[in-house]
Amino acid sequence: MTARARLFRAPMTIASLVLVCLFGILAVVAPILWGEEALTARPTELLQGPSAEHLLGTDNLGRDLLLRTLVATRLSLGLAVLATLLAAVAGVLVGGLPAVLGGRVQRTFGAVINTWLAFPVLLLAMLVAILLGAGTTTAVLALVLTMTPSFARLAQTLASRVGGSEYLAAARMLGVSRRRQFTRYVLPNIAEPVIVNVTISIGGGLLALSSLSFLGVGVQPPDYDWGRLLKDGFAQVYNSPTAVIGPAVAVVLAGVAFGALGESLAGHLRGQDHGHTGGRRGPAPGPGPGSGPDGGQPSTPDTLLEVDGLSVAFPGEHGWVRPVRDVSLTIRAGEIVGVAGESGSGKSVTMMAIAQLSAPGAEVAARTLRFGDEDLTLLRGRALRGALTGVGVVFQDSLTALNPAMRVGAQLAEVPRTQRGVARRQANRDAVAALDAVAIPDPARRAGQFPHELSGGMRQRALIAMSQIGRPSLIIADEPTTALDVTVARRVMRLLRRECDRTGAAVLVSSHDIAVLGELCQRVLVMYAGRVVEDVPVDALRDPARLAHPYTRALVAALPDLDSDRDAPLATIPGEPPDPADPAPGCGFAARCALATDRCRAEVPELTGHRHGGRVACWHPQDREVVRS
Ligand SMILES: Nc1ncnc2c1ncn2[C@@H]1O[C@H](COP(=O)(O)OP(=O)(O)OP(=O)(O)O)[C@@H](O)[C@H]1O
Repeated sequence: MTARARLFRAPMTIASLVLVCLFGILAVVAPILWGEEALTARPTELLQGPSAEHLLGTDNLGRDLLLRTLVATRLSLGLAVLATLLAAVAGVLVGGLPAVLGGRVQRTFGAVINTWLAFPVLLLAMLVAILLGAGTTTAVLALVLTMTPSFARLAQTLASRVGGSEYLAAARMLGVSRRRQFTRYVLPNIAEPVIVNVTISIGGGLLALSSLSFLGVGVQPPDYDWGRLLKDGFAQVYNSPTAVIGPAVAVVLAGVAFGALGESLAGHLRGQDHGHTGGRRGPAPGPGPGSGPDGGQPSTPDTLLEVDGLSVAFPGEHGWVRPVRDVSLTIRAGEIVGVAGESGSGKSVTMMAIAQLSAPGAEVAARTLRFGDEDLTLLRGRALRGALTGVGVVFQDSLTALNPAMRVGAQLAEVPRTQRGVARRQANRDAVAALDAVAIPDPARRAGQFPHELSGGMRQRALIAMSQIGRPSLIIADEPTTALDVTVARRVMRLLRRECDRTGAAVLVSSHDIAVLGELCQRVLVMYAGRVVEDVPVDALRDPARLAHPYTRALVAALPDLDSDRDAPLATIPGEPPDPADPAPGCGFAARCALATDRCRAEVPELTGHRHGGRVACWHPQDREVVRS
C-alpha cells in the first residue's frame, strides 16, 4: 500500500476530512437554505429553551439558535480561511524571499521574524483591534498580523535549506533571475509543509477570530459569526444555557477537525521523508588577494584554468578555520585532471571555490584564479556569471543537485534558455538530445519525469547531461559517483570521459577512489589536509615505485586489487588527518609519516617539479632510486 493510500485509510484522517467537508458544505449551503429564516424575529418566542421546533431554543429576538449557528459557519470559516491564507502568503514572502536575496537580508529578516514572534498572539490582535476600532476587517487584519510570523519562520527554515541546495546554487550560477529562483526553485519545494500548516492554522485562526468576536472587537451586529453568537448567548446563559452550546460545539469541532487533518497530513509528510531539500552550498563572495608560497605550474598558451594560492576559510567556534590552504593547479584545454584524497582533505571545498559555489560565510582568497581569458578574482555579479557559463558542475548527490519539484527535461532546458536565450521548444529538444547523448533510454519520456522517478545512476547521467548542455569548456565534477554502487560508478565515470572526449571539455573530477581516477584522468592531484601534496601524471600513478609522496604511496597501497590476499587485512594509513581547526606547523602528513624529520614538523614543503613529470610537496620525496637503495 502506498503512503498516500495509508494516509487516506487512517481513521483520524477520514474523520477529520469528513468533518472538514461537512463544514465546507454547510458554509456554502446554510446561508442559502436558512439565511432568511435565521434572521426572522418571533416576538412571541423570545428566549425559549430547546423544543421540537427550535432544537437549541431561541435568542432574545426569538430567532432560531440552531439555524443561526449553521448559517454563521460561512462567516466564521470564511474569515478564518481568508486570514490564514493572507498570513501564509505574507509569511512565505517574508520568510522565503531572503533565501534568494542573500546573507544580510536573510539575517535581518530572521531578526524581524524573531521579534515579531515574541509578541503574545491574542494581545497583539486585541491591540490592533483597539487601535483600528472593532470590526470584521480589523479582526482579520489583526489575525493576519499575528499569524504571519509563524508562517514566516516556517518558510524561512524550509527556504534556507533550499537556499543552501546544490540545485539553487547551480541555478544562481546559470544566472536564473531571482524571481524565477523564488517561483521555480524555492516555492515548489516549500509548498507542501506550508499547505499543511495552513490547514492546521485555520483551526487556530477560527478560535482566535471567535475569541475576538466574543470579546466584542471582531464581527459586529447585524453580522454574526460563532464568536458573536457565543457572546450573545453568554448574556442569556442563565435563562437559556443551550444558547452557547451550538456555537461552542461548532467552534471546537471545526477547530479540532482542521487541526487533526493538518496533523495527519504533517505526519504523512514526515513519514515520506523526502530528504531532497537538503543541500549545503550557496554563492561565494568573490575571491580576493591571498598570500603564500608560489607553487603554481607555469601556465601554457592552452591553459584553461589557472589557480594559485587558493585558500578557503570558514568561521569556526574559536576563529577562522582554513580547510583549504594555498592550493595551486592548472588545467589545460581538454585535459582530465583528478583530485584524490581521504575524506575531509578539502577536495569539495577546493572545487566549489573554483566554481564560485562556496558555502555562505566562506572566505575565499587566491593570488590567481584565471579561467580562460578571465581573471575571476576581479569579476563580480553578472560579469562573473557570464565568465562562469563556460563551467559545468556535476555535484556529488544527484538527488540534492536536481530540483525535486521540476521535471528533469525542464531543468536541463533551463541552461540553454538562461545562458543563450534559446526558445523554450528548442531548449526542450536540446534537453532530450542531451539525455540521449548520455545513453538514457527513452529520453523524451524521462525528460518529462521528476528526479525521484529516475534511478540513481540515471540521475547522475542526467546531471552529466546538464553539465554538458551549456557547452562548457571545463566541467567540475565533485565526487560524481559517491552515491552509486561500484559498477554504476565506473560506467558513469566512463560516460563522463566519453562525453568530454566528444565535446573537448576539460574536467576536474574528485573521488575517494584513486584507482578510478587512474583509469579516467591524465593527471591526479593528491590532496592532504587542505593542500595539494602531489600532482602525478597517470603513468606514474600506475607504477607505485614512481610515486613521490609517502601519502600518495600509502593511498595507492591501501587499494585492494585482484591479487590481494583476501584473508590479509588491507593496508591502512595509521593515525588521523589533522583537524583543520588546529593545524600543526610544517607538513600536514608529518605526524603519520614514517620518513618525517624535524624539518617536516617545522616547515611546510612547497610543491616543486619532480622527475615523474609532475610536482610534489615533500622534504623527502620518494622515487625509483630511493626505493632501490
Ligand atoms: N561549510 C563549511 N563550514 C565549515 N567547514 C566546512 C564546510 N564545508 C566543509 N568544511 C570542512 O572542510 C574540510 C574539507 O571538507 P571537504 O568537503 O572539502 O572534504 P572532502 O575531501 O571533499 O571530503 P569528502 O570526500 O568526504 O567529501 C572538512 O574538515 C569539512 O568539515
